[in-house]
Formats: sequence, C-alpha cells, structure tokens
Amino acid sequence: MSKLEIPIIDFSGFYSGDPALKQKVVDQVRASCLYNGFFQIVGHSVPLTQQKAVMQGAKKFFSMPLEEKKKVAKENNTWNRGYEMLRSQILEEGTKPELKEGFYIGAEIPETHPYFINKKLNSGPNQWPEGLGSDLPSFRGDSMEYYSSTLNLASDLMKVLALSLDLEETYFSKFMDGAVATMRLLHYPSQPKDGDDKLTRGIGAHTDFGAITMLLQDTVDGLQVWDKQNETWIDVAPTEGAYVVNLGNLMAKWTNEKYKSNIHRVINKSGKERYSIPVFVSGNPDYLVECIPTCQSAENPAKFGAVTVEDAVSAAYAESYGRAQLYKQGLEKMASQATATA
Ligand SMILES: O=C(O)CCC(=O)C(=O)O
Ligand SMILES: [Fe+2]
Repeated sequence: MSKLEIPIIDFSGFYSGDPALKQKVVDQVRASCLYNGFFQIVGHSVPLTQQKAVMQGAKKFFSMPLEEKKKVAKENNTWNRGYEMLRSQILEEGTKPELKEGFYIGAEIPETHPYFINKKLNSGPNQWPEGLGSDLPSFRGDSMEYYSSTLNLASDLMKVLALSLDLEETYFSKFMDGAVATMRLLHYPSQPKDGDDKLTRGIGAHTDFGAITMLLQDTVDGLQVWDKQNETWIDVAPTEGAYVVNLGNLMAKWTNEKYKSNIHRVINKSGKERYSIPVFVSGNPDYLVECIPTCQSAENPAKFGAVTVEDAVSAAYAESYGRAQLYKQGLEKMASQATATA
C-alpha cells in the first residue's frame, strides 16, 4: 500500500477562468470530502507574505512572559477572544488537559454592533496584548489583514463545495454573509519523545464544530488525521504556503453525512516548538442549517432537524471546555481530600 496522504489540490484552477481546470478542483474537493473531509490547497488567494507575518506575530506573542499573556485572558470576556493558557481544554475524553496555549482573534465587533448587543456567537471586540510594546501595531494589523484574507478564501471554498454538491455556486452565500469565524494562534510546546505518557495530547482527537477550517502549519509536524478505512493515523507534513482544509460537524450534518467531519489530533513529539493557525468558519449565527436538497432522497431522508448555526456551534464549545473544567475540579477535590486526611 502506498503511503497515505492528505491530497494537495491546486486551487488556482478555480480562479483560472478555464472551465476544465475549475471542474478539476471541484472534482478533487468532492472526492476528498466524500473520503475523509480533509484536503490541502496551494495556489489559493492568501499571499505567503501575509501567512509569514501572522506566524511571526504568533511566535512573538507566545514568547511574552505569562503574566503579560494573562492580561488578555480569554476569561476576561464571554465572546471567545484572547489568551488561553496551557491545559485549558480536553477534546478527547480520557486524556489529560492539552499541551497547547492559544490566542483567539475574530472580526473586530464593537459593543454597538447588533451581534454584540444580541450576544451572538463569539461576537465582540478583540483583546490586544499591550505587552508587545512597539510590535503591537504590526501584530494587530497583520492579524486582521490575514483574518480577512482567509475569510475571502473561505467564501471561495464554499463556492467550490456548493458546486461539488451539484448546487448553484452561490448556494452558501447567505451563510457566509455576516459569517462568524475565529482564528486561533496556537503554540504546542514539545512533548517528551519517548515519554511513557500515552495520555498527553497537544490537542486530543476531535472533530471541528463549524462548517470549514483552514489551517496554516508552521514547519513542525504533529497533526494527524484518522483514516477510518485503514484504521490508522495519517501524518500531515507541513507544506509551505498550503492550507489544510477540513469540514466540521456543521457541514457533515448539513450534507446528511454525505461529507465527512473527520477526527484529527496533534501530538508534538518533534522535540521542537510547534505553531499553527486554524481559522474556524462557523457562518452567520442566525442562519438555519437544513439538510441540503441534493443530499437527501426518499431512500435517504434527512437525519438531522434544522438548527441555527448559533445553537449548533455553541453547544459543542460548551461541552469541550466543560470537560477540562471537570478534570480540574476532580483534581482539586482529590487534593482537598488528601489535605483533609493528612
Ligand atoms: O494545530 C493543528 O494542527 C490542529 C489544530 C486543530 O485541530 C484545532 O484547533 O481544532
Ligand atoms: Fe481541529
């Protein structure tokens, strides 16, 4: 058997104006979505210079002292912006809190915006780390420029997905209008190479919650994608400039599970620091997701009821953070019992 890989698709065919090249992109994307919901793209619209700038900003951010990072803690707000400490999340049941720290950024939504007033999913102002000093303006500018470039790319990806499902190219446009998305700068310290700790994860095995995720990897590997057919993990070696694109749970339900939202995880045994930047596209929070017409039939009726983006995504968030909280509470309880009996 040849080595299993996540295919690299040349997305430039979509922009080429040549119908045959465009169709080739659509066909390759369809095949990947049917197989395991993961593919990579090169030849897309986001400039390498922007990717490099945002990655450099991420490294600067994480190299700040912990007390500076804590000043912009995610706990300062309820709309998912800011710094998340190591060991805050458990995505895989039965594993330890994850060996990663993150910084969440989204669209700059002022407190006067209807999304903020109506407490819509992950919507509010960003927090910016003053600790970066004179590097702050470029960190902020580069992050926001990159964020909007990736959202433009997301709209193009949704067009390709629509075509791949035999829908009008614009089928997902309303979903993308006013879409909520979150960009997450991630830093994974290196884990001991041959550590006997089988339960430590950079990020535990999980599926993503939203519609699509576009992930930029730095040069260090560690991402693994579950291959159900062969019951093995596929390593996704970083390719300069490429995005790893995957479908989330929302898209799987929307397509009546014709398309896959697949399990993936990160274990950083490289001996090096790993950085990555996923952008999660949830969509317009008020959009009602109902089984796509081309994904259902009399023999294959819709398996899921209609749900708003807001309801679908916020439930999934609450569950994953709740797990880490319970784990920590469990440890605290054990510790207090130990002191009580000492
Ligand atoms: O860092 C990575 O390579 C993957 C991150 C990821 O899967 C996530 O944040 O959901
Ligand atoms: Fe993920």
